[in-house]
Amino acid sequence: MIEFPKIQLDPDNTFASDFGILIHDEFKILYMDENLCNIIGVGKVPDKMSLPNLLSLIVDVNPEQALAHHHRLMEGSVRPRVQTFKVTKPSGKVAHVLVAESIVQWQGETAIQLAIIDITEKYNDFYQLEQQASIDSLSGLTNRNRFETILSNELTKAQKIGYPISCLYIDIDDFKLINDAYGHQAGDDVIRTFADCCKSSIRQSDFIGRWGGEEFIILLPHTSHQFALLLAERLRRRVSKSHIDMPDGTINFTISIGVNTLWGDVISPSAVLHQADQALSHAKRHGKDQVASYEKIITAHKN
Ligand SMILES: Nc1nc2c(ncn2[C@@H]2O[C@H](COP(=O)(O)OP(=O)(O)OP(=O)(O)O)[C@@H](O)[C@H]2O)c(=O)[nH]1
Repeated sequence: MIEFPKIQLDPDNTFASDFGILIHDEFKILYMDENLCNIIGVGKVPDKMSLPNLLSLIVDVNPEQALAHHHRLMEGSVRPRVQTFKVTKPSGKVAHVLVAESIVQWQGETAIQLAIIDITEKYNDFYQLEQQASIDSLSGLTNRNRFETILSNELTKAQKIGYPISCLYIDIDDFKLINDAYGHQAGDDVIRTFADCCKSSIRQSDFIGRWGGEEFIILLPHTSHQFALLLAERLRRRVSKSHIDMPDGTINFTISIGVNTLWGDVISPSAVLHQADQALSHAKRHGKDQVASYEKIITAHKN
């Protein structure tokens, strides 16, 4: 026997009475109701004469494509769409809305009706959840899961457009000794202090991720190898000057960094990391607290 679900009205359903209606033909607005005016932050329903063309309000939309869709929808050759939009109200506040198209008869003519639902609260809840799921709770940096996606997307962009992108593979030196000497809590403080040094050393367009225990990756789009080496050296110095005060002394710590740069090369994210990791291992083998360049190691190896 097939079992059917029980369906109840959702007591948390904020959508039921709170949607607005807009009717347009070729994006000429024919009607809008009061609910819609509230959602989009327009005080009262404007009179017909002062209604703008809907297309003039939508940024980032190709008018020809929008009109072509309108015509296909009227002919019945495409299905009505449901889309989300970000609306900046006249007050500057932002709302997120869900817009569902349908074909209606309006005063004897065929037109398109848009049912518009304010989903700002749900959108913000979702965005917050997504943010929380991407952040490493100890360091406040991007976690490995999210960083893998960023790495793959950024490499694809750099390869497609053809600009340099550099990768810093960083490892805190002798971290086990710090844990053993001062305790795990102090080790955690070292990670937080290191994360703060990173955050204050990079540009807004760069990315930092915690890759594993005491391993971190910094991704620098639009950055040549030489500049990446300078940045890595500046970070290394900043970290070596930082310290954590403990009741029984001060913790100083250092980092080693492997640097690798791609410029038009098509290689996988794991190969990029492997190359940066090879440079990092070189830095570790040669005394730690230093920056090593993958390019220099390869060149030296060839000669
Ligand atoms: N406090 C703390 N320790 C961690 C965390 N994650 C990993 N560790 C510890 O980090 C230590 C890493 O030790 P190793 O891999 O031997 O590396 P290392 O001591 O830094 O040695 P080198 O890499 O050769 O400089 C291990 O003892 C892990 O238990 C963390 O979140 N907090």
